Amino acid sequence: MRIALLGYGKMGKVIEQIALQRGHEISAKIDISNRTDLLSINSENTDVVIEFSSPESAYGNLKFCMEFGLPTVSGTTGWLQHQDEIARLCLENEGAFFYASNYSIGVNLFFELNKSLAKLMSPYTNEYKVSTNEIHHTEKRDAPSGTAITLAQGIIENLGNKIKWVNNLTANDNEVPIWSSREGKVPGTHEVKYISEVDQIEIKHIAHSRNGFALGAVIAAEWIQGKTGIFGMQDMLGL
Ligand SMILES: NC(=O)C1=CN([C@@H]2O[C@H](COP(=O)(O)OP(=O)(O)OC[C@H]3O[C@@H](n4cnc5c(N)ncnc54)[C@H](OP(=O)(O)O)[C@@H]3O)[C@@H](O)[C@H]2O)C=CC1
Ligand SMILES: O=C(O)C1=N[C@H](C(=O)O)C[C@H](O)C1
Repeated sequence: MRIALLGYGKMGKVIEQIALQRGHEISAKIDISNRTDLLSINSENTDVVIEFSSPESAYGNLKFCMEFGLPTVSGTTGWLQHQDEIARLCLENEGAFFYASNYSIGVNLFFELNKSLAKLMSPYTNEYKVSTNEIHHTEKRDAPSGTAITLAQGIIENLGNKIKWVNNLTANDNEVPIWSSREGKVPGTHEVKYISEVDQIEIKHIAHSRNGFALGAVIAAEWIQGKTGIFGMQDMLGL
C-alpha cells in the first residue's frame, strides 16, 4: 500500500517505521516546511493518506483529501468543530474517512470499560463524584486531549446526570471535570475516578510509547482500503 504521511512530526515518524515494517511504501512525507507538496498527492501515486498534523492545520489538510477523493485516516485532535463539514465532503465525493481520537486498541477497550462503569454508577450519582484527568508531554498543543473528551462523552451518555465537560475548572453538578497537565515526555495517561466519602473507584490507561497509536493508525489504513463512508475504531474493532 502507498501511504502519504500528512504531518511528519512525532507520530508521523513512528507511523512511517511501522508502515515500512508491515511492507508498505511511503509515497509522500508532508510537513510544515514542504506543505505545498500536498498538491502533488493524488490517487495515481497514493492509496491512503495518514494525517497527524496540528489542530490548526488538520481542517485544511482533510478538506483537500476529501475534495480529491483520497481515502484518509486522521488522528489529529483539536479540530472537531469542522467534523461535520469534513463528513459532508467525504459523503459528497463518495470518499473514505476514518477518524479516532486515539488509535490504540487498549484505549478503545478502555473507552468501553469507561461507558460500562458510568452505566453501573448511574444509580449512585448522589454518593460518587466523577472526575477525569489526563497527562501528556509538554509539546502537546491542545487541552483537553481528544481521548479525554471521548471519555467525558462516554460518561455524559451513560451516567445520566451530566450534560457537558469542563477543562481545568471546578465543575458544576451537571459537568464532567477534565483535569489536564503537561509533564516531560509522557506519551498519554488517562484516568477516570469516582470518589465517595467512604471509598474510591479508579480506572486508568497508561501508554508506554507512541507505538500503540501508530500501529492502530496503520491497521486502520489497511482496513479502509476499498471502503467508502465514515468510520471509526468501533467499526474496525466491532465494539
Ligand atoms: N489519535 C491518536 O491516536 C493520536 C493523536 N495524536 C494527535 O496527532 C497530532 C500530531 O501529534 P504529534 O505527531 O505528536 O505532533 P507533532 O507536533 O510532533 O507533529 C505534527 C507535525 O505536523 C506538522 N504540520 C503542521 N502543519 C502542517 C501542515 N499544514 N501540513 C503538514 N504538516 C503540518 C508540524 O509541523 P510544525 O511543528 O513545524 O508546526 C509537526 O511536524 C496531535 O493533534 C495529537 O494530539 C497524537 C498521538 C496519538
Ligand atoms: O498529543 C498526543 O501526544 C496525544 N494525543 C491524543 C489525544 O489528544 O488524545 C492521543 C494520545 O493521548 C496522545
